[in-house]
Amino acid sequence: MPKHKIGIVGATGYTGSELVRLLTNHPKVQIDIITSESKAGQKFSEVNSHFNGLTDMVLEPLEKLQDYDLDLVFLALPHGVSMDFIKDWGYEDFRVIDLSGDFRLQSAEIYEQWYGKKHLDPDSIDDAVFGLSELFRNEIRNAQLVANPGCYPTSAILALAPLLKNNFINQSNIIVDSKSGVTGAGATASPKTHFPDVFGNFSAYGLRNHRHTPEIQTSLERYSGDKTEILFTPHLIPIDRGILTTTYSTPKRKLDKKFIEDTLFSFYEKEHFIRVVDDPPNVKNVRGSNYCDIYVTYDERTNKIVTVSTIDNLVKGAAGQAVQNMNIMFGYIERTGLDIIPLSP
Ligand SMILES: NC(=O)C1=CN([C@@H]2O[C@H](COP(=O)(O)OP(=O)(O)OC[C@H]3O[C@@H](n4cnc5c(N)ncnc54)[C@H](OP(=O)(O)O)[C@@H]3O)[C@@H](O)[C@H]2O)C=CC1
Ligand SMILES: CC(=O)N[C@@H](CCC(=O)OP(=O)(O)O)C(=O)O
Repeated sequence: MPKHKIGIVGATGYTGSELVRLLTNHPKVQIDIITSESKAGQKFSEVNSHFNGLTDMVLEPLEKLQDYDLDLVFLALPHGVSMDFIKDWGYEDFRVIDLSGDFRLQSAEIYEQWYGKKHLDPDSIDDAVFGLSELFRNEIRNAQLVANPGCYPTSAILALAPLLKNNFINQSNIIVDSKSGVTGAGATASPKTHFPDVFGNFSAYGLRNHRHTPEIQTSLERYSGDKTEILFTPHLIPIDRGILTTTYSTPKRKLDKKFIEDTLFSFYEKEHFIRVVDDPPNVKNVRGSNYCDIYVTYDERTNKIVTVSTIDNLVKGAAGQAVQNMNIMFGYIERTGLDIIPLSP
C-alpha cells in the first residue's frame, strides 16, 4: 500500500518539530512538505540542529501547499492563526489535525468568552471532533477536522473521565491543579519564559480564567453526559517538558479505595498509552513518550478522591496524540510510530 502523504504547517515550533521527529520514523506515512513563514528556504536541520544528518527537508512557505497532493495536514500554529488557515484552505482536499485551541470548544460564543477574540469560522466548530483519542476514537475515525486537545486538558480529562462516567464523584467543585514545563508556552521567547525568571522559580498563573477551563469542562460533559464544573489552576515549573496534574473531587457515595483503583484499572485495561500505576507518577516516567500515567487514591479523613496524572506535554499533550489520531483516521494500529520507551532519568 502506498504511504499516506503528510504536510506539517508551522514545523519550526516545538510541537511542529516534535511531529517531524515522530513522523520521520513512522512506517506508513511520508512527510511531503513542512512549512514556515519566518524561516522558509532554510533547511529543517539548520533550525533544529538535533536533526543534523537525519533529514534534507527544506522549510517552504505556506502557499506551496497547493503543489502537493496531501492526505492529511497537521497545523502546529498558534490559536487564531489556525482558524485563518481553515478559512482559506478548508478541510475537503485533505484531512486536518489542528493542534491549536481554535476548534476545541463547542461554540463561537464560548470561544470568544475565553479566548477574548472573535471566531472567524463558527461553522467549522460544528464539524470538528475533539481528539482525545481514548475517549472519542469512534468520531475521530471519520473526521475531516480533528481539534487536538490542549496539554493540561489531556492530563486532567484522562484522570477524571472514569470517575465521572462511573458516577463516582460530584460533578461540581472538582479541583484541577496542574504544573507544566516551559515548552508548554511555545518556542517564542517571552518575559514569562525568560531563563532568569523561570530558573529556580515556581509560579501560578491564569487563575479563574485560563482557557483550558471550558475545554476540560465541556469535553467531560460530552463524555459523561452530565454538567461538570471544575476550578483549574495552572503553574509554571522550571523543567523543559512534562505536566503533572492533581485533581481533588468528592465521592457521591461511600466508596472503597480498592474498588476505585480497580475501576480505573479496568477502565483503561485495553488502552496501550494509559498506565494506571500503583504509586504517584513523576514527569520522567513519561518523558519523550505518548504515555499518560494515572494514580488514584481515596482520603477517608477528608472524603476526597485524589488523582495524579503525568504526560509529556509535547507528546501525549500535543504531537504524539496528534499522530495517534492520525493512526485512528487512517485505520492503522494506534501505536504505530509511537512505541517509544520514556527517557529517564
Ligand atoms: N507547546 C505545547 O506543549 C503545546 C502546544 N499546543 C498548541 O500547539 C500549537 C503550536 O504550539 P507550539 O509548537 O508550542 O508553538 P511555537 O510557538 O513553538 O510554534 C508556533 C509555530 O507557528 C508558526 N507561526 C507563528 N505565527 C504564525 C503566523 N502568524 N502565521 C503562520 N505561522 C505562524 C511558527 O513558525 P514560523 O515563524 O517559522 O512560521 C512556529 O512554527 C499552539 O496552538 C499551541 O497552543 C498544544 C498542546 C501542547
Ligand atoms: C506553560 C504554558 O504556558 N502552557 C500553555 C498551554 C499550552 C497548551 O496546551 O495550550 P493550547 O491550548 O494553546 O494548545 C498556556 O498556559 O498557555
